[in-house]
Amino acid sequence: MAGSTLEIKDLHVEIEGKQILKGVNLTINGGEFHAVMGPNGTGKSTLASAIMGHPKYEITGGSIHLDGKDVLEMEVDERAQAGLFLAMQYPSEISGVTNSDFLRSSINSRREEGDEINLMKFIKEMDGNMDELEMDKNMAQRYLNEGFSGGEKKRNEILQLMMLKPEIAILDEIDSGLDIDALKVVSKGINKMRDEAFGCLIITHYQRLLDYITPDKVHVMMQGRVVKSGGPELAKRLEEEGYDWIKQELGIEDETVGQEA
Ligand SMILES: Nc1ncnc2c1ncn2[C@@H]1O[C@H](COP(=O)(O)OP(=O)(O)OP(=O)(O)O)[C@@H](O)[C@H]1O
Repeated sequence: MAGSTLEIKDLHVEIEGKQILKGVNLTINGGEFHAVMGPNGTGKSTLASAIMGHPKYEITGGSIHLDGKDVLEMEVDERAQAGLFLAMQYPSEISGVTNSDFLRSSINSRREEGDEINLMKFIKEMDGNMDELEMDKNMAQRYLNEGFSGGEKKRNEILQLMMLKPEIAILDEIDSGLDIDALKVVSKGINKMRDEAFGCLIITHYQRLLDYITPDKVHVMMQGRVVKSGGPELAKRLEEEGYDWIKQELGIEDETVGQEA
């Protein structure tokens, strides 16, 4: 099955009157893994939140299309139903809703009435994925992320990814707070998703993650724009040399979004 295409064109985003994204261009096709790197505060998480429709982020220009459909016209839940998924940098806790119920209702929200996932099939699939992610089965019955450690929350985000099978996923610093073994387990889960029908945008600060998940393309964000794109070798160079060479190459003095280019 051919995958979906997420097309971001000249995206401008403001938060509380401050211009954060200043013209982001990025296209992710099904089957492709893209990594976005960049110094702190350059707008990477803002890009993720804007794609998913966080109300705080005001789109002041540009467009986002999923298979030609205008994502900016969709409500947040419609974006998820259309096949977009965000693993948040800081996953939220929801008291009173078990992990298992949350997953099942999320899956069913993408299905037609009468075509809900069979309970036994759901449990079997969840158990299998939890085994894969080396998660304690008790976590299925705990309230969503409540009291989960940082690493457990990240595994749980990947459990959601594996269960929901979105068309396009954005993983925001999925590697932060993971110990070395957990990093391998989480990467294995993400790699298992590799398929022509699945596209992925991985926001990360570290080449380390990209040793396990080889990206097709690597992009650097500075000052609210994608300023450089390349292959996996770009991430390796950033790890070795930092960002100064890009700033010099492009004549950028301050990489954050607070300064004009
Ligand atoms: N909800 C918000 N309210 C006010 N300012 C915000 C908000 N969200 C983001 N910003 C500001 O927007 C800028 C970009 O933040 P963003 O989190 O997108 O950067 P980032 O590249 O993901 O950084 P990091 O690598 O540190 O996670 C920062 O200056 C940040 O303070």
